[in-house]
Amino acid sequence: MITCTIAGSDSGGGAGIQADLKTFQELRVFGTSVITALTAQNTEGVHGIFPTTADFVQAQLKAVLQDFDVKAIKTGMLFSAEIIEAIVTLLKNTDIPLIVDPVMIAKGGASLLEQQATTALKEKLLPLATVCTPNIPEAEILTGYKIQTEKDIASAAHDLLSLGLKCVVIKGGHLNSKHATDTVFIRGVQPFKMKTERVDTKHTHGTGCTFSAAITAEMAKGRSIEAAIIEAKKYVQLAIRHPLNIGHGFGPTNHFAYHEQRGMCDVHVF
Ligand SMILES: Nc1ncnc2c1ncn2[C@@H]1O[C@H](COP(=O)(O)OP(=O)(O)O)[C@@H](O)[C@H]1O
Ligand SMILES: Cc1ncc(COP(=O)(O)O)c(N)n1
Repeated sequence: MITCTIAGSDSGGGAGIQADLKTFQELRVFGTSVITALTAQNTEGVHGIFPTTADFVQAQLKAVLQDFDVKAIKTGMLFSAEIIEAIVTLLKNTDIPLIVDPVMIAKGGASLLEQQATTALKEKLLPLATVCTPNIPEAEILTGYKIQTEKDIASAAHDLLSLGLKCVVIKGGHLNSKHATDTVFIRGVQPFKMKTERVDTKHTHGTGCTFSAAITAEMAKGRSIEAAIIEAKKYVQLAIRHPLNIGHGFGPTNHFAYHEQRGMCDVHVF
């Protein structure tokens, strides 16, 4: 099975293209990649960003799509409106499932999407997507209002689904609660929650990239959206629970853990 990630490179290896390809590999799918920007990054922060031109992003995606039978595509850091428009031009002619992780700001605070690109993300890319996986701050920017209650989460998901998506997962990693609970809204299906213990760790660099890459891998294998999302939650939970403890700052998750620690995962779906 072949997948493709359209994202930024993280020289520190914990997020972006590197997290996506590691996740694809661990979940036994072949990963191709389209690089939107280089970041000079480590566990202590983003030290520089060097974007790819929109034309060259398009050239990479064209090369991948012309040759490979890609079964699912994900996007991460897209950086600019021009890059979003370049990929939209190609993606609107395909019916490959598209998973959009609307990456905006790195956990360390660096901006990974120019402010004026939010409109292109929302109005041009999201209508082509099958699944979108915002965290709470991203969902707030996409909807334009504060999300504090269950009701806010439901209305944000409803507003995002109305753009034409099949599924929205509002991730709860940023909420201040004892559990890490994500809420899944799939068109035509009763919304459900996925709950795990919240791991008390600072090593959460790249959690969102890893989660959406795992959804992409599972969907490429032909699993239902629902099954793909639940498996992805297990993958990311294990990766967070068994940190590698590398780097001097906010370290990466452990992409090996899914195979090494398999028996020890509890995701409560309700
Ligand atoms: N400390 C944690 N313990 C357990 N799960 C977590 C923790 N932090 C995030 N997660 C989970 O990791 C996934 C990615 O979420 P999140 O960290 O919110 O993404 P992002 O990287 O986009 O901010 C979600 O399933 C979330 O519930
Ligand atoms: C290239 C790239 N893509 C995405 C993220 C987001 O990851 P996080 O939110 O964990 O910092 C990142 N830091 N770098």
